Amino acid sequence: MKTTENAREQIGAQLAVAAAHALNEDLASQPRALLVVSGGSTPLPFFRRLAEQPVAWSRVDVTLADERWVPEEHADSNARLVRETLLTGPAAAATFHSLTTSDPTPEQGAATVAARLATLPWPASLVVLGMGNDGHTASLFPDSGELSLALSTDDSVVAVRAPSVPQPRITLSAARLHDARRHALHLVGDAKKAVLAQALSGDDVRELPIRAFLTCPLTLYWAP
Ligand SMILES: O=C(O)[C@H](O)[C@@H](O)[C@H](O)[C@H](O)COP(=O)(O)O
Repeated sequence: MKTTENAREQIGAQLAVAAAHALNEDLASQPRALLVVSGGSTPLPFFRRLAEQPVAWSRVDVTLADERWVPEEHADSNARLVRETLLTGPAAAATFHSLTTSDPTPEQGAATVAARLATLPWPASLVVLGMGNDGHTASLFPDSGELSLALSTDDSVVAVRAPSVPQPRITLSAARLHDARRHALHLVGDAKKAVLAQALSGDDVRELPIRAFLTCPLTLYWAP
């Protein structure tokens, strides 16, 4: 296995240990704990290693930071990714809460999803964020007409459309994504490192929405 792949496996494993520790720490003082994860390709090593961690998974709720508005069997579904890679082995005992409904659009399903999320044990033990090369996180896209709403609303979820992505999305709002005891940012590669450096050197959240999460404690998990 190439060095880069090794490094990405290692950082995923380190994040998995940290996530398990966060869940176990909170489960020591509360009946259930919530984990919020992002989709995409970066989390695969993290998900596979977390699935094997010693956690009281039957007391854990898992949901997503955002989702593509596609059926769960769709190749682009984050729920499918989570069910196939994270909710396996011991972690199969966790309870997953999807961000989609049978409604044809996220605008029509958002209220149902918000009611579903309201039942979860907020604040989350951990929110794991990814980042795109355009500085988006979750589905807070710089080119989305709903970005300002998603950054300012007290609602839990926002339906999002953006020219940069092929499908309508639903995303947890910035406010909901901030409702956590711990935040981690998981990204790999030099291109994203450069975008993060640019994000850290400015404050325009609309330009690089990841900036909405760089003013609170955040642990960075990065590999080349
Ligand atoms: O639904 C999604 O795609 C994610 O939630 C998204 O916010 C992701 O974290 C970034 O797009 C990075 O994706 P990669 O890990 O694939 O680069």
